[in-house]
Amino acid sequence: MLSFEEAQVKLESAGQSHVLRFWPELSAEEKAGFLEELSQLDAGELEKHCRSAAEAATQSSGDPERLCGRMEPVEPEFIGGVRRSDPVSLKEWEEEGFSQIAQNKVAVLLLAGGQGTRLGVPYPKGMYNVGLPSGKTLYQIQAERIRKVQSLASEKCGSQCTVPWYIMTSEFTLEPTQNFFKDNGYFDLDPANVVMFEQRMIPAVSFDGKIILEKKNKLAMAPDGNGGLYRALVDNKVLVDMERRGVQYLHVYCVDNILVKLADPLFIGFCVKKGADCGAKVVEKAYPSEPVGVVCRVDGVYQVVEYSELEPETAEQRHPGGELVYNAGNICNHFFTRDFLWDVALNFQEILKQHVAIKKVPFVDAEGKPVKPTKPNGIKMEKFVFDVFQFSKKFVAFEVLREDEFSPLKNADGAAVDTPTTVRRSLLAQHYRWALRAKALFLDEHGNPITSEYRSVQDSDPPAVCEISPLVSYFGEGLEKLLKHRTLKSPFLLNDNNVNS
Ligand SMILES: CC(=O)N[C@H]1[C@@H](OP(=O)(O)OP(=O)(O)OC[C@H]2O[C@@H](n3ccc(=O)[nH]c3=O)[C@H](O)[C@@H]2O)O[C@H](CO)[C@@H](O)[C@@H]1O
Repeated sequence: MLSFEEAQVKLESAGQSHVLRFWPELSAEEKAGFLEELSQLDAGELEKHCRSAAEAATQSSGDPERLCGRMEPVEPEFIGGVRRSDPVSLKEWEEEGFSQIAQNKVAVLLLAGGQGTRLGVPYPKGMYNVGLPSGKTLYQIQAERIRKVQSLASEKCGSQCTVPWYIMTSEFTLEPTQNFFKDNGYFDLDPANVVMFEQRMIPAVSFDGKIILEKKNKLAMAPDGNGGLYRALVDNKVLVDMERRGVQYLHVYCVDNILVKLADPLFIGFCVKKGADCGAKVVEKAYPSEPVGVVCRVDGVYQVVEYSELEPETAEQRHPGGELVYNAGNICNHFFTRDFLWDVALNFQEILKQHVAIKKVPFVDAEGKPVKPTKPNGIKMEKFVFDVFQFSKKFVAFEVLREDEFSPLKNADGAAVDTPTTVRRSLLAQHYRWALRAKALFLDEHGNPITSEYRSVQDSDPPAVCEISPLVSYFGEGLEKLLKHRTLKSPFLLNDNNVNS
């Protein structure tokens, strides 16, 4: 740990000596904690970070105009997908995916370092209970899908297999996530196959390039964005761990999509068969201002342009037939080969673009009193996980159906979209459709058969409540033998322990 004098020199060389202005007022314990925090900062990096944050903030407003002239949509024939591809290919890709999983070559990696500010809960989003009949949290649903895909691959290919679960957390989410997993017995996964690691934190900076003090003895720190993944993979020797386990392919996904298909055999198989080193799942965008990035080309190179950086005029462009020109919505489900990740980690992660977010950052005023700003006062710099696509030698995109694979939890109830209510509805609607497809019959609350046609929409509940455990069915498979011609009374919960009842 640094001494006070060393910290002074370090901060001075980075032009940041103001952060020690309350030093004489701190207790011995506070001083020690603060020095510990300051010890982790590199003077050279700090100086560069603060300078480039201030510079980027002044330039950011001009950026989108320049970007839109360089953007082109992805050609439809470039995208594979569940609607676009023929059934024989789909089957072949799925089998390939299962075979890779059965050979222990596939792992999943959860991006869970975000603060979930929009949802507004004081704990990691994965711990959120969206109000399903089972009371399952997002983490539990994901864990059970991993268990199920492992058992499906094992059954199909006749060998026991493991899909390791890497979880990237941050200072905000590591401890509560660890405790939650321990308290829940790792949801019956082997703890040796659940690997949590932490991404870096970087300071928020004022418009004149000065680190913001959140408390007298604490810098305002934030995670370095989900693109901090590539540095964290090296810092925490995750790629070495993948190598040790023989994992060659990684499915990276974000925490909040209740419909996420972990280690999706179809997507994995598609990417492997196409010889891709990098891939992204997309859905058709729902409306121009939907907060999803778009997969497109910029200067001829495949990339994602994030919703926050896309000009409204560009987002609203339509083809003569009415469909959006930039229609390939990024659902934050990515495929990478381990070799590609090594390449990025060793050669490109330091040059990944820094995206600027202008935010309200709580700070202490000249007297040391905490202030919650009412207007933006600070700059947070973030790297984005998809910014590595440009380094890919073979990038592919795969389109999936929104109603089957994308329903994210972003906002608290009361907002129009992406709330606990909408995600719960998406999951229950999917399970209801699966049960109907398996030829189950439902009774309404008065005991009358439900006969009306059902079209799932996010703004109404399905006619009956039906929840199917991921341990019973991963993607609607295997239900006919359990549900055909059975009469089910709402609410109906199909668990792994009541399948025969
Ligand atoms: C940069 C990025 O990927 N943006 C995508 C993200 O947007 P969106 O803005 O919704 O991204 P979030 O802030 O929810 O972050 C996505 C994921 O990254 C994690 N996270 C975030 C910040 C961080 O420092 N560390 C970290 O691990 C979050 O915990 C979350 O699991 O999801 C949308 C789909 O829902 C996509 O259309 C966006 O293109």
